[in-house]
Amino acid sequence: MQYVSTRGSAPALDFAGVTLAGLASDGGLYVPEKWPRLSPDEIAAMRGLPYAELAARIMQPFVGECLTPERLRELTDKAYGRFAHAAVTPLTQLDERQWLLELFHGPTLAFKDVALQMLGLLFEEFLAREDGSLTIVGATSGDTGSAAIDAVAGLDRVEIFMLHPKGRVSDVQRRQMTTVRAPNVHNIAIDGSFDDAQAMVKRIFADESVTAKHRIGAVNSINWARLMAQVVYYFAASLQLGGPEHKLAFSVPTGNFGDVFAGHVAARMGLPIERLIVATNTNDILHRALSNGDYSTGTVTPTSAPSMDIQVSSNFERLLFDVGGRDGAALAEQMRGFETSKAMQLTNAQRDGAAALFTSMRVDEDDMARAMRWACEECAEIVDPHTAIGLHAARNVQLPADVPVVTLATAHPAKFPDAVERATGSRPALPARVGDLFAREEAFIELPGTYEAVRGHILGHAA
Ligand SMILES: Cc1ncc(COP(=O)(O)O)c(C=O)c1O
Ligand SMILES: N[C@@H](CCOP(=O)(O)O)C(=O)O
Repeated sequence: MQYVSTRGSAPALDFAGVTLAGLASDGGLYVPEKWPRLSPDEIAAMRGLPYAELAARIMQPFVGECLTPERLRELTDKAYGRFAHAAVTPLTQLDERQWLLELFHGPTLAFKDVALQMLGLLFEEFLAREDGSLTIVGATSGDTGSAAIDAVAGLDRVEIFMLHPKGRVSDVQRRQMTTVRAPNVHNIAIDGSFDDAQAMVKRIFADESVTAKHRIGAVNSINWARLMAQVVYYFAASLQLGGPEHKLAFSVPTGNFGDVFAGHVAARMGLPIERLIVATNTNDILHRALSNGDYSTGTVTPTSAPSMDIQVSSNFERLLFDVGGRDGAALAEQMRGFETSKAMQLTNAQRDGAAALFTSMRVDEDDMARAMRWACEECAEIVDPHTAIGLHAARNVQLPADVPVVTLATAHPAKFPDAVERATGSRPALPARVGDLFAREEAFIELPGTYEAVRGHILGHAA
């Protein structure tokens, strides 16, 4: 399997290459040259497999010859062995139509663990082969940071610099990053938003004064391996609810468009999906883009679902490439225009291509709180604010009556106790597996939100 850049001019790479490269050298994102396809019989044959086995089967065509099936299976066993639920991503039924896909049973209580536990192992595997090392620079609105740090803390060949927007992540999220003591972990709080942090990360990849000294890697969903691992749970959910014979819809609380793009990949591979619902908070650039073609940023507004306080949605570029004719040169020009003006209009091909599978909804704070109360009072389920955004959309988007809707429950409610308590009156307790989070000492540095400050810090502290 070879991977090509969405902007057409970076060299094609194999799976190990894209895993270590993160972002393509032309500023684009890597996608498979063509989508592997599974027949309905092949999909049906995976029903009932343990999660780690299913994961290895779904990932194998993307990994190609970079890992033997046996080695891949060892890695998926190890990655998913750390989850607190035997099913890894269990389904919970809310009513006759609505389901939750619980993605928060990993070590840091959010869906990011599903991919990052795997990515940490892949880094180790591929770096050992070439006796290399990697300096990871990542941006987080709260969840990627802790999941990535958990996955790489203590690794000899990897060092991680994680930027989070100061004061804009929950206390639990911040502590899950800043209380990890390992010499290869550096936490940085910057003045600004997640978008500012993400823009700095992308700039580092293109900055020769940094790349001449350090091999920069990515843990954000710009890294293809992240998305590959997330495709698996769409298959897992479908196989439990009558797939591939029956279609499902998925409602996905969305920020950087990674999780829902993994659903698009599952559909491209042959999984029957009725609709992918893109549920945004009031930072609604994706809803505007999908409903009227207007992909233009505004100011990032803090909400009770802070992990989705994002305007520039990295993986949307992958969708525009895939549904818009896979024309890297044209997309490179379109993205250059966006980077300058912070606005672009989708082409008709991009709009029509996206409309075939995606529906979107913007969910405000009141509807989010209402969804939390509904889940609590009618279904005895406490859901986190991000999941509540997905759930509100799941219950309000028009779909054929016989299609079940699965909302991706992307975080454990205890990561956002204040918002949950405000909406429901109940304060969720942290599961025992996160230990004495509030007793541990924090370590992070604060930097102004300028590229120069962050670059200088990385150059001054990278091993
Ligand atoms: C809890 C939670 N839900 C949803 C999202 C949105 O996921 P994505 O960025 O893949 O769209 C994120 C992060 O972005 C998150 O941390
Ligand atoms: N919600 C994310 C934002 C970064 O998204 P990613 O999926 O591209 O890593 C976070 O929690 O950090």
